[in-house]
Amino acid sequence: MIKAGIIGSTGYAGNELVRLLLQHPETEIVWYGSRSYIDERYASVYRNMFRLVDAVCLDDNMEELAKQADVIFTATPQGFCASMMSEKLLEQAKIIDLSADFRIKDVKVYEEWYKISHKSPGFISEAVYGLCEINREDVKKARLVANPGCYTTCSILTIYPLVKEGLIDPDSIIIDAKSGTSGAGRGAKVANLYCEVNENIKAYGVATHRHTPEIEEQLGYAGGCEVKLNFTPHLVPMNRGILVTAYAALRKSVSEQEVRGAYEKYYKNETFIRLLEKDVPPETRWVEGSNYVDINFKIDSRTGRIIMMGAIDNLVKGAAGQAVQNMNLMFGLPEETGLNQVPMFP
Ligand SMILES: NC(=O)C1=CN([C@@H]2O[C@H](COP(=O)(O)OP(=O)(O)OC[C@H]3O[C@@H](n4cnc5c(N)ncnc54)[C@H](OP(=O)(O)O)[C@@H]3O)[C@@H](O)[C@H]2O)C=CC1
Ligand SMILES: CC(=O)N[C@@H](CCC(=O)OP(=O)(O)O)C(=O)O
Repeated sequence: MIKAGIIGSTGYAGNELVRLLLQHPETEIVWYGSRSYIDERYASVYRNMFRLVDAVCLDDNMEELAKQADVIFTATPQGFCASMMSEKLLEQAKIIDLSADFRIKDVKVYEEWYKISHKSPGFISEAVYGLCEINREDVKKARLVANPGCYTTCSILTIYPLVKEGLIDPDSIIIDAKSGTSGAGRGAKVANLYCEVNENIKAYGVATHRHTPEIEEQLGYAGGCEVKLNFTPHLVPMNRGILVTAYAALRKSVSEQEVRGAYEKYYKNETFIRLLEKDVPPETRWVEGSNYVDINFKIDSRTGRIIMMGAIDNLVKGAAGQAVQNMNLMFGLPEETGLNQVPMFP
């Protein structure tokens, strides 16, 4: 059995990790890390875990945890994992960080967008960007995985094949993304109160959202060029889900079959990517609770643009599910192990 510890297990992403790891046949959770609930029963923080988890919450002592665990998930705020990172930790346990600390290769870009100084820049080059469908072989060899962000996972996977195949002009990409409020975490913030979110949709982080450079960097690798794009996230009144609608100028006139062929080239053997049938737009409800990414596209020959659409569950493929997928790869397990949750509805 793989011994897993979760720092930040009392957050939304951490709780989703608990839910998935409890259903994983090869994993045992040995550490429920917390900052505010130390010594309290985990099941009293999350009552869905009543009778399923007997453990009490422990602190965020990663050094102690590394002696007991084979893998540590850090589902903690930006800056925490970087502030703890050391060679000794990585010699003792593999680390999968759900924050952005090791996602962006240029530390100056990280510091500029996140407004914090990076506490262990020396480990950035070693970290593998854990978008499994694209970086699978590198993830298998990694000690430190930077689990991608929720908007970024959905945006990159939706757009990647068309950039890779040179079908669209990368500098013309506009991403309109929408997220449920669990994407903002469990911490109390006025912007996330019921009256602020209910019966409302709003854009935020316009032209400044920190997922912009992460998407640009990864699509830049795909296209072999520097990419500058517009990314606008919106908060919508639902618990889970991310919907991406992305627009780009086509480099030439293309047929439905050519575009479908580009997606199939990269995704036809991917368990978790479902390219939908023609004219069926992705919906967050059909992926909820699962690790699936639903994708489709529409060519607009009138404007010479293509509209690419993707949907994920932010807490599963956008966070905990992808983290478990990365763990499976790092430990040589079949990638789908413990991730066969069927989407729930209604
Ligand atoms: N929510 C989402 O959809 C996604 C989140 N992520 C990333 O995952 C990480 C966690 O996000 P999320 O679960 O939403 O956040 P939450 O605010 O819900 O949870 C944060 C967790 O971190 C713990 N924590 C807070 N501050 C500290 C600290 N200074 N030191 C140690 N532990 C601390 C909290 O402990 P306690 O509650 O006990 O105080 C809690 O367990 C973030 O980096 C986020 O960006 C990535 C993709 C999607
Ligand atoms: C709705 C909402 O607030 N979402 C979060 C994204 C959370 C996430 O996945 O991003 P990181 O892991 O990169 O922090 C936000 O916009 O900041």
